[in-house]
Amino acid sequence: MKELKHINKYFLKYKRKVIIGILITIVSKIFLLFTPELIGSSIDVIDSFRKGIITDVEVVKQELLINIIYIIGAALITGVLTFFMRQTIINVSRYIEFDLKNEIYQQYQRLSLNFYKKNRTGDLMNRISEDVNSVRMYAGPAIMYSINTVTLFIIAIFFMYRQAPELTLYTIIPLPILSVIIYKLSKIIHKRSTIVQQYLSKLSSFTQETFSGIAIIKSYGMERQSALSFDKLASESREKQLDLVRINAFFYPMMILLIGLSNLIVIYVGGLQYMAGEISLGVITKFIIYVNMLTWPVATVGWVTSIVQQAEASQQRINEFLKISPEIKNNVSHHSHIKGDIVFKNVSFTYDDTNIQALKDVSFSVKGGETLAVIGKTGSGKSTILDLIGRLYDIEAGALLIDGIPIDQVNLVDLRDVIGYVPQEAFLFSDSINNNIKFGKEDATNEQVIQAAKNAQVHKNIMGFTKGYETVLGERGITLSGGQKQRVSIARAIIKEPQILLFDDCLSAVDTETEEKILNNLKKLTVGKTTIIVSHRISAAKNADKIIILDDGRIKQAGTHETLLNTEGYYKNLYLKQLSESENS
Ligand SMILES: Nc1ncnc2c1ncn2[C@@H]1O[C@H](COP(=O)(O)OP(=O)(O)OP(=O)(O)O)[C@@H](O)[C@H]1O
Repeated sequence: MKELKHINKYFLKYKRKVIIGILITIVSKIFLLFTPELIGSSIDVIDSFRKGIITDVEVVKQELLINIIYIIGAALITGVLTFFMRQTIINVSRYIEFDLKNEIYQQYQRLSLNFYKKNRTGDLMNRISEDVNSVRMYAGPAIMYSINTVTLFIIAIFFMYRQAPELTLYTIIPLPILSVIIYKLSKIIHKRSTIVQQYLSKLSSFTQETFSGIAIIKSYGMERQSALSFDKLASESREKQLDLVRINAFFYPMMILLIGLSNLIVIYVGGLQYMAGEISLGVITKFIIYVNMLTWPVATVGWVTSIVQQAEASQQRINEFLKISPEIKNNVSHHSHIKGDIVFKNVSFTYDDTNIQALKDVSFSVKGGETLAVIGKTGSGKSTILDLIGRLYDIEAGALLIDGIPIDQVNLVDLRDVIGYVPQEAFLFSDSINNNIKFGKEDATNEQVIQAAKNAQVHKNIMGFTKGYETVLGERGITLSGGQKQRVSIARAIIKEPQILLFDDCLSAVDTETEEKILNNLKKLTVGKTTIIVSHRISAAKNADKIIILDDGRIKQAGTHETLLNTEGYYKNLYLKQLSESENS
């Protein structure tokens, strides 16, 4: 129960509903227990008539009629109260589920990129769905049934003991045995349910990856292998589930057996006491009804125990994530008004998961409003520079200054707010094109969306779709071509009119003619804004105020288009190569 303490704050938040729920449960159980009392007294009336103690049949009829009315009344009240019991306690569990999901989701948003590299998506999804669901089962049904059982037990034993103390003691003899068995079994259940949860996580991770990579799987004809791997994992998961089911299956007959034993004791001991004239026939009847009424609550003890165990395991997995403190934190509370001067001073950076040193002693500076182009072979560290400016990672050595202030002393929210980033692989949400463009500026007008799309040279393409800007993309809609995706992604960045624009090789899938048009538009739009363009093409770099050439994480050359063309090296060679390619095409 240590881990589940985490959700006590939510019980406190909804304490009014919880208390009302508990009170309603108690009252409903009192009404429920009227029934055996009334049946017992009805039997006693009939028995008295049979024995000649009551001679008037009308008295018997009247007594029975009153009892029947009372039984119906008690049943109706119990029914209504049970409805409200569920409405309070189960509702609270739904609120807690909602709060917990939000808490996890917000934590997911806070955590840095490194966290996402270390944890698989399926696992992240599982914690927010499966695990939260098992915690909900604890917060709602488990608590409700526990209150139910405890109340029913206390009241029933009280009623029973008042009428036949000795018989009550005999009846409850099997209970301690039951508790020991429950304890032993629940330990095994806990172990097995943890394993089951782990397998569920593995299964969803696997399926999620398969769906994401479905195009690759199909084009390589790997469906059979993929199905076989799934089958293997699913079979293992099934075995673990069956292990759990087996132990649960053993549990229920055990309950029935012990309750049956209590019934036999009531009949045997009660029969002897009746014959000795110590108790009435009505008391035996009541006891049999009581014992059977207790069957379900006793059976739920086992069920509740396993729910609590599962919830504990799930909450433990959730807490693991909630405890992680984000690597990248906002260290300042005051606002930073960013102009856009960027200085790298002997910056080095190593990705800690791969241990690859992506940047080595890199120094350059870009003044606010200037354009810098970063050219270099694949894997030379170009994207890493952009990631560091967006503070997706913190630098390892050297200094990265924004407007002369170390980047970790700049307000993170303000920094990200002034950045418009176009990644190498455009990511669009399963939403309309309009909303995808408006992503960085929710209050943008339709005119602004259209203007951004025009500047990104994608407006005509969008108008070619039947639903225009309302065309839905992704899983529920159409798939854009690589170049169209890149251009929508550019529109998304420029509509924000950010002070710093980062373009990561985002024109690679666009033909040179369109690229030229976009670059011309960008030239006008980025006046006064710091712009960094990462590219493999000279065409994207030639107009920049500064150009740096990266090679294996180090700056090999730096200058302007003109100065670099006058220097032997990578840039000049690339220029000549690309010139001859365009002449030949
Ligand atoms: N998220 C990451 N985790 C671990 N290593 C990474 C990560 N991103 C990049 N690297 C490694 O860092 C090095 C530099 O990568 P980077 O993406 O910055 O190069 P790039 O010049 O942008 O390459 P490309 O032109 O192919 O996009 C590469 O060796 C790469 O394998």
